[in-house]
Amino acid sequence: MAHATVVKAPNRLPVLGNALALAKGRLNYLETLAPLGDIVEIGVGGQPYYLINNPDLLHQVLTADSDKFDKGRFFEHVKLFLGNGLMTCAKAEHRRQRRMIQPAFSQAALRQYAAIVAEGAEQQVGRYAEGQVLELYPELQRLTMVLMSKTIFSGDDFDEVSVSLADLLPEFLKGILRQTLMPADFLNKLPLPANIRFQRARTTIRGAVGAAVTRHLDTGQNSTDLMSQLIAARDEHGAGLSHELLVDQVVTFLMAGSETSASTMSWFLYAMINAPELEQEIAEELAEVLQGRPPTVADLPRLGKLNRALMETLRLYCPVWFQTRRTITPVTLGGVEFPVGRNFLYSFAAMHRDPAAFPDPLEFRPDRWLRPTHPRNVFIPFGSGARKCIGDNFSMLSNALVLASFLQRWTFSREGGQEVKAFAGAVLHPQGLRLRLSSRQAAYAVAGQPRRPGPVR
Ligand code: HEM
Repeated sequence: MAHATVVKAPNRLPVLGNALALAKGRLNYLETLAPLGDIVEIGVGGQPYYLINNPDLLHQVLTADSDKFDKGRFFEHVKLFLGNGLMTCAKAEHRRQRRMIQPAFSQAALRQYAAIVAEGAEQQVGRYAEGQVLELYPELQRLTMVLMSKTIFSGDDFDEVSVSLADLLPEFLKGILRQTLMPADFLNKLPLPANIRFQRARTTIRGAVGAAVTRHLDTGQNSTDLMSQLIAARDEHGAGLSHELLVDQVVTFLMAGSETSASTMSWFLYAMINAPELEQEIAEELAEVLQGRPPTVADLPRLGKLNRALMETLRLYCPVWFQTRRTITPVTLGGVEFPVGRNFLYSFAAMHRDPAAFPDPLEFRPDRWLRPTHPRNVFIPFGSGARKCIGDNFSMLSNALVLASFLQRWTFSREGGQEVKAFAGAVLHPQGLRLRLSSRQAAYAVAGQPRRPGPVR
């Protein structure tokens, strides 16, 4: 693009800048800034952050000029938990790790993981009872953590441990956000209750994963699981991943894979409540394709309605609602020069709701994916460039399989009159969404009940 405009966000306060508005409004605040210009300068604690709203400029940051950026301050804090794994390692180390780990996500490997997920999903979803009420997001956090654990350590009893780890994860993610937003780093080291809880969660999670990695190394490998692929990974000199790096990767996959998937599936089911006719159509598609048997990866290409609804969920309720980058060499973006050390912010979620790209952006309309008309670079729920999500295809397969199992067996209604809110924490997820399950057979008999709640922003 030729020339970008840099506009200052309005209502900047002395010292605080726009930090309060950002902390309070989060995604909604970023959405209000999106129409102001290609790049909007936000003041955060005396420092400028540049919000990139133009998809082509963002594409330049993530692909052509990706060598000129690191991931920024937020990821320095994430690193305290994830260590030096694929998501948080420095640029210089990233290429080596990505090359080593990419084969673990080959098509052949994904088919094997999908079989593990499909079986696990059937078990988990089959455990629910008629009339059971689910607090949906925490429930799916546990479920996705168990499935991610089975994919990594099949044959181990780690999935039992993973349920307790799932309960620690929210404390942990809150801790990371809190530590990042602290005005001074020494505050994070004080023996405050919140810091102690955070450290405890960190130690427990890493300890449990470390023990499971050691067991896997000691007892030999099950070649179909992700851990075996990670153990077999070699760089160009024939070196493998150290024990510590194996732990870093596993903790990364557990966190990156479970939170995002729990968010996606919660929103998907929320959207079904909003559109009972659509839920019915997807259930009919499942009945026709599966003929009552459990879903497998081979069925997915024939589940067009389910897949389109999944794409629409990733558009309207994009889990990764913000990301950061920081310049490590001077960069020119749209004719504007930025020196070393400048912080950038961008929101896929805000871009996915741009009315110029997606007409009636707040409407959940899966059929827009029959013939997509949006410009390129606008729909990127998994990011792009060298640091694009390595789990993108796996997550599409596994989420479709879990949702197919869920919808094949259960229909659901809202429980309680609580308002459902979109909470922009580490990922964008629904709060206050409680569902009562009924078996799908029984549901046919009571079809037509009003189940439509108000829209969520
Ligand atoms: C709906 C599900 C998911 C979404 C929306 C999602 C989104 C993303 C995004 C946007 C990034 C890019 C971050 C950046 O540019 O800084 C990313 C990176 C990453 N994701 Fe995912 N993700 C999902 C599922 C998964 C799963 C299931 C796994 C693991 C199996 C995973 C593992 C990773 C890893 C390791 C990275 C870092 C890649 C690198 O830097 O090379 N993600 N993800």
